[in-house]
Amino acid sequence: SLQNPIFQQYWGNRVELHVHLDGAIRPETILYFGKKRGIPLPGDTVEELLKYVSYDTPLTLPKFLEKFNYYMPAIAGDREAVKRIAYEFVETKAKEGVAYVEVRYSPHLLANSGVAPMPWGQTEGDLTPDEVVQLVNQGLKDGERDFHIKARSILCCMRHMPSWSPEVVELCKKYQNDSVVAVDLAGDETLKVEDYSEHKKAYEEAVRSGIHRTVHAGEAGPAAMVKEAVYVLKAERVGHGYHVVEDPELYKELLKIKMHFEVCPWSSYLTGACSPDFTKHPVIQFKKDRANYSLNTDDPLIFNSTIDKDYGIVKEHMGFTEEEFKRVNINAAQSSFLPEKEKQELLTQLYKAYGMVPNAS
Ligand SMILES: O=c1[nH]cnc2c1ncn2[C@@H]1O[C@H](CO)[C@@H](O)[C@H]1O
Repeated sequence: SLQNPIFQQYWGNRVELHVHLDGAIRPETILYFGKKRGIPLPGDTVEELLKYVSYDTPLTLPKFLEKFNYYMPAIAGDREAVKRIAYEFVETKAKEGVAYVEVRYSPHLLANSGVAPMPWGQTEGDLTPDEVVQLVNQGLKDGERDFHIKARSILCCMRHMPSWSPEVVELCKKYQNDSVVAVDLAGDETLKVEDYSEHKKAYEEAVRSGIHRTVHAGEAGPAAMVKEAVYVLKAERVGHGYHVVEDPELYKELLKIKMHFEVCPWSSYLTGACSPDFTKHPVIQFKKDRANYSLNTDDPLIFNSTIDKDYGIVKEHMGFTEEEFKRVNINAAQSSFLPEKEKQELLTQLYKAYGMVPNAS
């Protein structure tokens, strides 16, 4: 895609805000640790492994989420693996022309100690969620140094595990601006959560502690989930949010307050979140209304993609122009969870690269 002129201007100047670390692992790395640790995987080669892990025709959100089960046991609970996936992630994003990335993950899903229930059927070890965060931070910092881009992280609460949420927010506080910039709520939003109050309390604590907030909502779920994310959980950004357009009044309100939507085009096709007809995609409405949104990969391992795939889809099927790509990336930088001074530095870099006068967007 370096040959494709539409991408050239953004090369090295893209901003990505919604990508899961555990959905962005290299298949080679999964195979390496599976073999090293004697953990069975569905294949011995990249091609075989990807036959199970990745796919290219729409599933449902819960069916998509099952894909993690195939390979997470090879990575979770291993110090070297956790640090390495973070490091390699930064290299991958640098190669995709990303200048700044916010990468998210659940510290609990990568741990094998101090976590109940134990994820992935692991036997108890000594890697805690706290140490997972330290290892990811180290991997990201090493990556920043070697690949010359900026990477920050977002810690995920999981919809189905409200009991983890208080610790997730405590970890955000402990590592605030030491790589970690925000809290997220991920997982299956169509699931009925018995005791939702823990998520709510965790988000209240995040507000009190000045922790930035994003929430997966309106991906597979209805507009009401977006409403709850913004007005109950006090989300500053919405993960996906596609179904917000089905509540015109709410949509109008969120346009007015310039709520940021983290749009993932190829993901929205493969998780069945949106109609498979790209010409009916809600991001077309977002573009028309000059909404505040970004373009992101979400889970590039499972979706067998790079960020070019997402830019390509909206360009080919949704009439995206160079002007819109610039606007999208500037909005992403503006809605990033960087401290103000670093945000301004990033914006200055983008304006310069795009040949724009600051604040003319
Ligand atoms: O598109 C998505 N929607 C909701 N949850 C997701 C999506 N992609 C990944 N995860 C969930 O987030 C966890 C932490 O990174 C992943 O383990 C996965 O369960």
